[in-house]
Amino acid sequence: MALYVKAAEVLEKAERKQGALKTLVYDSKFKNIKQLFALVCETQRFSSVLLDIIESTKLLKQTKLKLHLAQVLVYDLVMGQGLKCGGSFKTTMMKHRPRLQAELARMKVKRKVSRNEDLLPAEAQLPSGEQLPRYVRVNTLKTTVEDVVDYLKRDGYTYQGQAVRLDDLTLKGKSFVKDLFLPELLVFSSKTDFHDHFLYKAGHIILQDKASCLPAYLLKPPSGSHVIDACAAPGNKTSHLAAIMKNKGKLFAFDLDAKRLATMSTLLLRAGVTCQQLAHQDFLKVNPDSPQYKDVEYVLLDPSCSGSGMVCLQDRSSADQTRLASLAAFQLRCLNHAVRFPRLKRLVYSTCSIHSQENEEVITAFLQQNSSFRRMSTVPKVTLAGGLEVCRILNGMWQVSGAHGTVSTTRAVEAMQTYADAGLTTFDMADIYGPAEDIFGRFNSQLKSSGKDAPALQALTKYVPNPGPMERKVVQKAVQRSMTRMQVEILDCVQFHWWDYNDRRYLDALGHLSDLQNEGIIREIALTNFDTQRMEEITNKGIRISSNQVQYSLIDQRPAVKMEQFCLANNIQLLTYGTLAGGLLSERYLGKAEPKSRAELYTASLSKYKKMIDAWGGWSLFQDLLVTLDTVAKKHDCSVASVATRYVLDRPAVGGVIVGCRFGVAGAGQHIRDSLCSCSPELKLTPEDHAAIEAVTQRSRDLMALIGDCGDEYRS
Ligand SMILES: C[S@@+](CC[C@H](N)C(=O)[O-])C[C@H]1O[C@@H](n2cnc3c(N)ncnc32)[C@H](O)[C@@H]1O
Repeated sequence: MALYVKAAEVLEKAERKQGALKTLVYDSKFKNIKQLFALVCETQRFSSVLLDIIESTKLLKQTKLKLHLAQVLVYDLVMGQGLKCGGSFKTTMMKHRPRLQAELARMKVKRKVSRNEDLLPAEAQLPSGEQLPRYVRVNTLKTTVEDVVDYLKRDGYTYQGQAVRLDDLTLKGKSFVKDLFLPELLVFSSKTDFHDHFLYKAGHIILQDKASCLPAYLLKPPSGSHVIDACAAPGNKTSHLAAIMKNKGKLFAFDLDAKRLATMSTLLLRAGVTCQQLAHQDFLKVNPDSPQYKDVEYVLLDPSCSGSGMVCLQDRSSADQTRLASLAAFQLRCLNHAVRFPRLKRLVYSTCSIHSQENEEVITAFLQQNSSFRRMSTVPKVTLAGGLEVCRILNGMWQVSGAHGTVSTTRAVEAMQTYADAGLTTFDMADIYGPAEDIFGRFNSQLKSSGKDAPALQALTKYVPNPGPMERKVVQKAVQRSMTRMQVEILDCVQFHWWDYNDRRYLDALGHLSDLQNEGIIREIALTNFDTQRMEEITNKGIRISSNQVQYSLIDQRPAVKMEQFCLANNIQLLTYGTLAGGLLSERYLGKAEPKSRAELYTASLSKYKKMIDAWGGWSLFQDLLVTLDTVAKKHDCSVASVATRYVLDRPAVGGVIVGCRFGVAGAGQHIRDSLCSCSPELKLTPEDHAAIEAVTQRSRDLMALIGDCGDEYRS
């Protein structure tokens, strides 16, 4: 009975705007917080339906129950899992059950729906008409993902592998998958409940939503670092931080609420967290200049908020403006305080709110008050296996090799600044791209000596040796030469190319590159134009490959046949080139006669990719594709190039798309705008866009059968 009385109390207070639902639940002092929270959330979500049932059946008049109590009881009786009480309430409710059930059934018939969910207004329904999946974070302080997967399999669950698309997260029964992005997150059907499961009770798994996992994942404090979790209780993010830090370093966690802190202590104990220092303290009163915080480099700030983004909350649109303003003022004070820690390197600010007042507006106000901080580029990044973060749009430097006309070094260096200023800070070059490495070197040293607050650059080069002996000294000399030209102390990434698989000395070369990586000279070892079979062979030799650079576009989709799958299973990113077919995939060629002469195909890229189009299906089919892309582009108010890039960026194993730079060439500005648009979160291709595009691409020839796997076009 206590459950329903408490739930009714919480709902009434929430209605009177006495606090956020979650806070009210925590403050209720009820012993089973989770059970209470679930009940009030669901009752609130279905409140319009419950009110109709209660009114139509005249329940209040007949039972003398108060409205909120009636709501929670009716919810559990006819929509939930049945009443969890005895006594007079149960007797009363059971007496009315047939009428309540009949009224619910009548509503469904009238609205022509079969599920309770469909009775809700669209904005209160959970996404895609399904309940959201259940997420489970594997606590790597106590176990491994593999062990948990094995345990669950033995426990009757069916493991379906790594999810590769959003649809894979729609699960039924006891099936589960690994999350698309977060390596320690498992995803189950909405009905799964682990509260009584051994793995949960033993702290091997943490029941934590994906959204709640993102802040610690993004903060990513290294093992051994000093970290502050400013508003920490009940501590799910704290335990996640500790897992990322491998329990090494110091994790200072503050919270004002003693009860929530007590819950947190239990949670951390169960999770095996030992690197924390909990303090019942107002974060705003923590002294940033105190010696104990002198090494704090990472801060997670997850302050109190309206909670309006929590899926269980029904009323997402309306908001009490006074309350929001006061929360935002508090959040801004916390943010201003957090940046006072002298060695702060990275801060993640998170809320469970969908209101811009608590999110964007707090950040804007913060930036206005702190001129030394600026808005970071919006170019999304991907982290390679060795930890290097690269932009998802990379600046391709093939253009400077001479195959696209001459480019002056000075003009190229100037143009590189424009790309970097736009947030496009990752450059892709090769030892065989003429002066590319030297040009990068000049830009790099100019930037470093400019004394400006220069953005960090990432430089990926290639090692493309001529066939011959691959002894250590040969490889080392080539690496050294690239370092000297690029004016770097370590090479961010070396992408290895090999011309002839029959000459198996590629394994020797990769072995030496691997040694150089272990010696700290190279950060990431990668491949370029290798096929799936050799990738597998190399990986099986224990050589850690971060990426493979391959041709991938709407025209050439060979990587999707088998390479993608291998990459996903082995944490290898595909970096793609030829994605815009050398510029042919653009409005410029829409409705144009087929270019054939050398004058029309005036760069190496144009003639190379025109041949690809010929093999793929010819100019007429290509025009059909351009017309379709143009329609999609107009719908999204962007260019054909942005749609073509976005399509490839959305492929599951694609880490980044290399877009050839236009250094010192008119139209470079448009190129940058197209690139930024293609990776913007606002550009989302819909299933209809995909269907329209694929209706054309499906009519093409099978390039895998014609040419072979990726890179085979370079080998006889
Ligand atoms: C959104 S919750 C934090 C959730 C927590 N990070 C987690 O993932 O489990 C906000 C917390 O901030 C705490 N809080 C509010 N004002 C605070 C302050 N001035 N100093 C420290 N904690 C505060 C609240 O008690 C509440 O526990």
